[in-house]
Amino acid sequence: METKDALLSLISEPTEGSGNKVTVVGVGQVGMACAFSILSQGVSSDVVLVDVMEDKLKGEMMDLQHGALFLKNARIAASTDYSVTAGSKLCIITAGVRQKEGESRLDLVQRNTDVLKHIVPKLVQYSPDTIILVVSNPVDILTYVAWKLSGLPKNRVIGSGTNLDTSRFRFLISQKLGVSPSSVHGWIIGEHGDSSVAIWSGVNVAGVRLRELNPSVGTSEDPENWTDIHKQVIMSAYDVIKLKGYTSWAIGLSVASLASSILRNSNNVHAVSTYVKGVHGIEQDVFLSVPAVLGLNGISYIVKQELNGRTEVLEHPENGKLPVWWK
Ligand SMILES: NC(=O)C1=CN([C@@H]2O[C@H](COP(=O)(O)OP(=O)(O)OC[C@H]3O[C@@H](n4cnc5c(N)ncnc54)[C@H](O)[C@@H]3O)[C@@H](O)[C@H]2O)C=CC1
Ligand SMILES: CC(=O)C(=O)O
Repeated sequence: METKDALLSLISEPTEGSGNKVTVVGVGQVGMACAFSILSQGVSSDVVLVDVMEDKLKGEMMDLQHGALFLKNARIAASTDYSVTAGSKLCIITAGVRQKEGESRLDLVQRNTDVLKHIVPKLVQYSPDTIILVVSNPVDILTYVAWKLSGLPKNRVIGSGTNLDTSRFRFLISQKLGVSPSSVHGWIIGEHGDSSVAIWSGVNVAGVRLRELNPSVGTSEDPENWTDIHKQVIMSAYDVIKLKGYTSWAIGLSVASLASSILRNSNNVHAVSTYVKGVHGIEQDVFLSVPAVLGLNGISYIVKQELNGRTEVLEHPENGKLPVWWK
């Protein structure tokens, strides 16, 4: 008799699966920061990793598994074969190339579109009911690409979008005011990164809007130059990439917050990239970030924000002038 049979007497066959399986495709800096944040926060106890680099993939899986004792009943698997992803509730795509110093996100579009063509059909084949969360850049365009490749309804293909930009915005304002980021409310919408849109009129602490105290907040007439904070948000990725070569922790935490809202069906509102034809007068088939309600069905509602369309041009230190809307 084998030791296992001597130890355990079978009452019923154990069920496979946890009901909250998450696949992360791409085990680079971003994929691993996402997987680690999701596991360490207990957002999912069932994480599968996929990549094309077999050794790196196995190494990352083993390294995480060796910490399983300190996680919450975590099951961590990995394979280059997509059958391992079967039955995922959420598939997070972080695979592809990242910007080198001096490159913009848009410079990656062709290479990462080709990468998605390999990934998306296989994810949908094994998890036809999944929600796809795209993180690879340029995230808004690639979310559109993933939507087209997947054939899934628009509520189930989401881009991480300006959830990260919003987090950077709230952090930087919190530093200026000396209150915590969670007590500073404000939104960045539109395209992730260079041409994001800061909604200055809504920035508030405890419901007190900064615009009521300083009507020029977020404009070039503002003697306190609050708009510099939005410039810092836009420059954040370039600054971090110059210093450490890539960004990882903030996007990992930001993705974990999205995964948590989806898997816990919490109906939290996040700025995520979604199909916005018909929103704010947009007539094209595009994905951009707007505040959206997230749960087990993906996006259930988008919040109707009032924008008055006034625009102001921000100087981008690396990419020249960019039109940036403000309200
Ligand atoms: N949306 C956002 O806010 C952010 C997006 N990013 C983007 O995330 C992406 C990943 O960045 P990093 O992790 O730093 O890059 P990385 O180079 O560290 O990792 C990329 C991984 O993708 C894998 N990969 C490439 N082709 C693949 C394929 N066909 N199937 C499976 N895996 C494949 C590579 O083997 C590698 O392990 C980049 O496009 C980057 O720009 C990064 C930070 C924030
Ligand atoms: C790289 C990137 O998109 C970011 O950190 O914002």
